[in-house]
Amino acid sequence: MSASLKQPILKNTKQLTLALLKPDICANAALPPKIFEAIKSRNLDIVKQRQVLWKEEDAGTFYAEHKGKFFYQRLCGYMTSGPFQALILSSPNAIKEWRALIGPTHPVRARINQPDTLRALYGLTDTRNSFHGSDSDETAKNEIGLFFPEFDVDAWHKEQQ
Ligand SMILES: Nc1ncnc2c1ncn2[C@@H]1O[C@H](COP(=O)(O)OP(=O)(O)OP(=O)(O)O)[C@@H](O)[C@H]1O
Repeated sequence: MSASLKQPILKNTKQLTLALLKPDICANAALPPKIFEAIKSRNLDIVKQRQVLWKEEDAGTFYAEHKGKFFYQRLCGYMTSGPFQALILSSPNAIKEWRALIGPTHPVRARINQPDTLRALYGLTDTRNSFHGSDSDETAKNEIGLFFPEFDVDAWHKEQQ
């Protein structure tokens, strides 16, 4: 048998990302089903899903890099204003796919430049922009660990092979 035939056959490699449907989306019962439909249509699989209610210190941990910025208090107030949904999404290019689906950080810019994105459709203000998505594999792993401490990212990847 040639060396190449001895290689294990790997299934399509999948990527994980952490997605948040922020409190404004979850406060309106009509909206989450529309978001789940959009997720499905983009061929993103929901691996895990959890409702979260943050205290001030949880928001402070997640958004530590923004401490001191003019919108920091507003951001923490928003993210502690009610329950929201955390999702682990997977697809071959999940990070890029989900960020493309939600669109630019600022909803007004999204409405002008990318009107079909979720932030263009549902985002309220620069702060109340309705969604979050990890921006790299390393960030995704850290963020998944924050919301789903029982979920082993490395073991999940091994299972996919
Ligand atoms: N200029 C701003 N004015 C008001 N709020 C802001 C501003 N920039 C960012 N935010 C808020 O802080 C969050 C985190 O900012 P960040 O720069 O990490 O944006 P992002 O990566 O597009 O958003 P997220 O991390 O939520 O996906 C934004 O999602 C938004 O809620």
